[in-house]
Amino acid sequence: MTTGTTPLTEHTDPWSPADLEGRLRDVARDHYHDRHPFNIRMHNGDLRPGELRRWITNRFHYQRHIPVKDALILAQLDSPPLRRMWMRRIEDHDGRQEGQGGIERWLRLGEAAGLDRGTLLDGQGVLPGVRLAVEGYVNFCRLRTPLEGVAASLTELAAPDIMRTRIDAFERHYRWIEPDGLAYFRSRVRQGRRDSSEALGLVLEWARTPAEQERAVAALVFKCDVLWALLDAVSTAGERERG
Ligand SMILES: O=C(O)c1cc(C(=O)O)c2c(n1)C(=O)C(=O)c1cc(C(=O)O)[nH]c1-2
Repeated sequence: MTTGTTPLTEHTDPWSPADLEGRLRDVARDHYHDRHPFNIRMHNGDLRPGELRRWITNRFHYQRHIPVKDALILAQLDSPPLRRMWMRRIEDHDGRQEGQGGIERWLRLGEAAGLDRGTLLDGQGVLPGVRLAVEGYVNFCRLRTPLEGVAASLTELAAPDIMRTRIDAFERHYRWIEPDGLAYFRSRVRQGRRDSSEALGLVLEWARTPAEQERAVAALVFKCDVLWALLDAVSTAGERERG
């Protein structure tokens, strides 16, 4: 599903905001990691406990870097309302104090699946391909324009649906995971909807020229590739183990 590179074939007249939105939504549908074979196996209940634990461990590496990439985007935003909007994302993940926030909820998901919090925090078991994918995303937000960083976050247009599918799958097929552990996914349904609608508004406002519009679409394809590469690494490790 992933295309690797997207040639920038600049169109000459700018797309209307509705056209641009349609293109972004097409990318978020057609390239999203809900179509990755690993996620399909997860949703069908086909993952063994060790595979699910490996996914939780490696996705934790992604989760803990989300506020880092958001801080890099924040540093490039030039007005108080924009910075306030983006700061809330960091707070969603880090919480306002110890024991709160998305990272803490992900640690509790790990514990509900039998993983040790200290091991997750140490980064043991994070695969090389996952490190590279996450570093790629962080550096993208460090080096590219705010438009591209914000557009890359638009995978979240598709995230609320995958969260609901995942909650159903966990409740049905993976009952050995304590139900309280699913709090992270539940909180992301609402947060993902709000984040993606705010980010979409910014991208439609900022991407006015054909070059900007194509860069926004390419940023979203890149981000889909990040999520895809992460799952490639996790599923290859499982295949190696099966022999
Ligand atoms: O579990 C998922 O499938 C999934 C996907 C995505 C995404 O689409 O980027 C995010 C999340 N989860 C997530 O939990 C999250 O906090 C998040 C932040 C972002 C982002 O790029 O700003 N994506 C995602």
